[in-house]
Amino acid sequence: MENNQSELNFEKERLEKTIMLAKKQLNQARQKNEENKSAIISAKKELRENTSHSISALWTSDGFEALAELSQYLNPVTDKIVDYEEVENKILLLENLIKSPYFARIDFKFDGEDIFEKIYIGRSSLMKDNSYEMYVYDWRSPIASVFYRFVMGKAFYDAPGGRITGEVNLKRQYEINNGVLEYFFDADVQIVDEFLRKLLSQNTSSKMKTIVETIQKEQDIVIRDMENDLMMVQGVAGSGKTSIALHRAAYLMYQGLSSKLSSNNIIIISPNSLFEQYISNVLPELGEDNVVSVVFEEMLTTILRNEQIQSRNQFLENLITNSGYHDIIKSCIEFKTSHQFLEILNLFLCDLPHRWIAFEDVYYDGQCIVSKEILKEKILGRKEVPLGMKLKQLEEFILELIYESKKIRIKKSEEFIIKNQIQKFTELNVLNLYRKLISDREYFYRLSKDSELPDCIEDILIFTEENLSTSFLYYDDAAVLAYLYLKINGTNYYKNIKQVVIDEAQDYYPLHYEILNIMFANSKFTILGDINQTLEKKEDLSLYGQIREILNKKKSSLVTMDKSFRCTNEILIYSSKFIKQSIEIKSFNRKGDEPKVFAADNQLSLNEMIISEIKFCQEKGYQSIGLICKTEKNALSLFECLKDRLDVTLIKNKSEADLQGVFIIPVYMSKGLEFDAVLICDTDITNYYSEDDKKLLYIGCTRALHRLNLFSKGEVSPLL
Ligand SMILES: Nc1ncnc2c1ncn2[C@@H]1O[C@H](COP(=O)(O)OP(=O)(O)OP(=O)(O)O)[C@@H](O)[C@H]1O
Repeated sequence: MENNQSELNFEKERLEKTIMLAKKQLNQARQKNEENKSAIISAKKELRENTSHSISALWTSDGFEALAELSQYLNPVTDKIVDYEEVENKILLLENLIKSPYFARIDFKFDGEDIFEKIYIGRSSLMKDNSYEMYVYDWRSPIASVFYRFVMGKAFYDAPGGRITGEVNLKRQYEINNGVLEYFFDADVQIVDEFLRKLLSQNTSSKMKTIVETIQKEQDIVIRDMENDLMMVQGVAGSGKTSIALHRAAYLMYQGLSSKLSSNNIIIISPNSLFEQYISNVLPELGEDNVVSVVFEEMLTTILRNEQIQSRNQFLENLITNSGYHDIIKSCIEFKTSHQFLEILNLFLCDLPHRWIAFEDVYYDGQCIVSKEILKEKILGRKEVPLGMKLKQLEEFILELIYESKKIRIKKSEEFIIKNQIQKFTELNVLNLYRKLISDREYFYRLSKDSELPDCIEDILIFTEENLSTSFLYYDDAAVLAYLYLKINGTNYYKNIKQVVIDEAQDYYPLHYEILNIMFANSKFTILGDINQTLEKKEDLSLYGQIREILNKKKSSLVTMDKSFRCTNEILIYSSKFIKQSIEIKSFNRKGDEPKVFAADNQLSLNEMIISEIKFCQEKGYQSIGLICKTEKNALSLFECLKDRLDVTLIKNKSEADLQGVFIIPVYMSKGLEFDAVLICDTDITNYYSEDDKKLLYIGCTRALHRLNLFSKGEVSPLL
């Protein structure tokens, strides 16, 4: 792009000045940390020399004094280490800043002033220490939002002190690599679109990329939202939901001094561990620590410590491959995670002290210390305290009563015997209680007399009873059990979490949201999903209404996004035929080849077709090529066919991989991921025929950035 020579000179000079300042600050920071290092070494030495006595005295009767003495020496060391780490972080930011200090500039005139100020925007800020002159503004700073939200003319941004209004008369974007200004251009809408199109035409990388340079207005609105306790996004495949989730996390760690969060205040609930690896680079690239990321089942495992739990991937594989049990598995998950069943569970929980806890009179030394009626009464009071906690307190209460009546301290061995006697009714086995609810039919139907039950309820109960008799907890039962457990015992996990980010929201059921609501009762939520990307259930926009009702937050908002950034136009149009046409998906009009369906007569010729397509993609320079199959079983058999002919990796449950190369992956594991080229490898009629299969095809096809083709052996699926 041609630039006016004087402008070019100005920008070069400005870049030079910025880099000089950053280098100066870098040198100062390095020097400071050299000093910090020596201070830490000498403080440690002092600690060793002056506290050896205190350490050995810690276990003696002077322990407390020793501890006080020790902490007197320990605190300065820890302070210095914190200081050192802060400066290290600054060094890292400055090193990156020197390579590419900023990517945009806006010229902004504040209302009531005469001159336009040049605001340079980068990944982190740079300020001249003595004059407070901002050389670079962090992309998360309030004024930077003008770059993302406005074109030329009147504009505003919201600062901590209120709304600031003004005018923009220049928007400029830069490409700066290794401190060299490659080019810049003044952006109008058309040019920006062209720039983004070029960017999106590039190959995907093994890890998800940051998008700070091209965040779109509607994405920016979600990223910076601080108004809502519950922010929901319904976005089509490739609309940037995961990108938004991560950039929002970075924003929350920057925003406002008082409300600023640290990385351990935010948790991301992600669909699987492969996805977790895929997104793991974004926050560090944005200069922030990674936040805690968990897969939902990991949370269930934390709650139900001793149980072996079926993972969602195992559940899906079982559902898809086990045709004999397909319908009952589906009915079970639908019913047991529904609002109707939740009501039954809640009635059951209320009924526990009345019917399922066998209170007994407690005797000591031949004398009745407390009657079962009194014990029950104590448990029925204080409704706000979880039952499990009240039962624990009951143990203490009984022991106290014994001390009071006997006026003597009882021996440990006697206490043990009494506790054993009490614990027969104070320790609840939640799994057994759940088994009883399901197996006592008369009781179950009595509890559910006001609920709408599915026609196949008897089959559901029989199937559940069988499953609960094994030592393995199925996916649906694990959620039920976790809910009961949390309601009975309360929770202490994840206490420091203030923001919960849930990606792939459509994969969770109402009961899952109930669990999340208990686990993160005081947190805010950002929830992103796509109702078209469900695997085993039907969803519509009412999903978000249900979430809103369950989480019951003061302020909530639902934003929809219909523009896909991932796929070419042709891939998007092809993929759209698998979903309801009422949803219009917009693309960036990026051009590519039309997807084609290749049909082979037998396995050998199918293998040849797939291999030749892979070779073609490799020759075109595509670095990540995804071979998507319906199931892990199909993926494994394709892997067996190809493994001696190509360098290919099979992705299974819990696999770890950098997504560069050729991969065979079951479709349900490809969620959230993307590949330069996708081959859907088993699109024959035996694999894809139902409404659910359409959604699998939609998910598989929309993983492709540049090229998509479909392959089948024998009769081609009628869905294509
Ligand atoms: N504003 C943007 N600028 C540049 N690239 C973007 C932008 N938004 C999204 N992308 C790119 O589009 C692709 C899809 O983004 P992302 O994975 O966040 O979408 P998603 O909505 O989570 O997709 P899916 O639901 O299909 O998993 C990624 O390659 C991402 O880098």
